Amino acid sequence: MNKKSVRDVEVNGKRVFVRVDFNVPLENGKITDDTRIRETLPTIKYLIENGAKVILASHMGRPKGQFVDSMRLTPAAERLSELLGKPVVKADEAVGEAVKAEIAKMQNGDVLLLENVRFYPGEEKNDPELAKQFAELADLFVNDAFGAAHRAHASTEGIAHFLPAVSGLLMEKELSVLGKALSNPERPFTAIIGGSKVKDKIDVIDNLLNIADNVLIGGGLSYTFMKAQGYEIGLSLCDNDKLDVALGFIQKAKDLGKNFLLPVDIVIADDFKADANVEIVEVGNIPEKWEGVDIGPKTRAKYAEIIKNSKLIVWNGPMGVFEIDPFSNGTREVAEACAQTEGYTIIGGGDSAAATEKFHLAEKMNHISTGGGASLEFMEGKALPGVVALNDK
Ligand SMILES: Nc1ncnc2c1ncn2[C@@H]1O[C@H](COP(=O)(O)OP(=O)(O)OP(=O)(O)O)[C@@H](O)[C@H]1O
Ligand SMILES: O=C(O)[C@H](O)COP(=O)(O)O
Repeated sequence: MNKKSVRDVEVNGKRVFVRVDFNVPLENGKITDDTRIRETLPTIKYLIENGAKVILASHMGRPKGQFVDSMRLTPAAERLSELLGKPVVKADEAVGEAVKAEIAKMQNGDVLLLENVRFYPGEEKNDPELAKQFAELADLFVNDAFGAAHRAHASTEGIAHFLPAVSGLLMEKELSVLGKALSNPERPFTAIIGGSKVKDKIDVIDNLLNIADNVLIGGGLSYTFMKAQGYEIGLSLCDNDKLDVALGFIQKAKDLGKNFLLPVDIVIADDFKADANVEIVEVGNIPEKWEGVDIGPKTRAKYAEIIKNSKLIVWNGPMGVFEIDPFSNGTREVAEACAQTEGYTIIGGGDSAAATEKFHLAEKMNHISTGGGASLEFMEGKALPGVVALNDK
């Protein structure tokens, strides 16, 4: 990576503003998955051990510029304190006199977590005034929030214009793993793309078609491809205004000599719930009032074989409605194949990461990205504003 990292600068005795992504799932005020917090520990511990005053900042949810009690970062501070085995002071605001007073009291190695930066309207607008207020709190900016690196916000991008700005160790790891995979992939390289809508995945399919050898399609977005080819899809999800785009991808794959695979059989249901009637049909045979909810067993076997014979696998988006058990087999078998392959497996965050957790296979993957939208934009080949703004080496 051509950006400076926290290892390239002096941190001893410095006040360091560290942007993290503690946007973790909460249920009744309890964190249900602390992965994003655990993944920032190397950076935080590095700063503590090297005598920095660690000022952490994050967003949580989408409070739209207002203070919302259920989106305060108090549970994240408590969890971080448990993981570090030391106190983490939690501020009730992210800027202002009370925060400055709290920072003035800090000793080297102390950790402070600011309040949710999205409680301030200037955050998402990337208001330079708010960015300046963040910058006034510190001597150095460290961006470790890979999950939010696709957002040009005051605490991810704006602040970098007012302070020396370097990447954290998680940011560095994500960029290095994803970057190496996409720029110099081991082959055969297989990309698996699922999820609900074609329109959300156009750019990623387009870019991966250029660089992967095999592109395997599943999930809700596959029905748009089927309809585009003239197959009956019943009530299945469909982006009707993306039929031409879908046909374009099929043609592009042919032109480039790529292996572009669509499901050959489908699990269909007569309702979107666990006790619905379920059948397996060949492509093109979905009855009028039924919908596709998962890839069928022949498709699963074919995809699994390709995955097992690949040297690099990048997976983004579930193969079916994996949250509902009878519709989860396709996603589970793809996850199992990823767990068993000798190839290097990269899970592109979001729902695919949640699926590997659900099937207790997360440990078997080589890299699970902490970014959902961010890893998608990276795989689309887009520059991430939170990275672009950091100082070059
Ligand atoms: N056949 C289908 N019909 C309806 N919904 C589906 C189908 N297949 C998958 N889904 C749903 O798609 C959702 C995931 O789609 P989405 O595009 O948001 O996923 P994603 O690519 O993992 O996104 P992110 O990584 O950004 O979270 C899941 O909730 C899943 O239930
Ligand atoms: O969960 C995520 O993908 C990141 O934390 C970014 O959140 P956002 O989509 O609300 O910007």
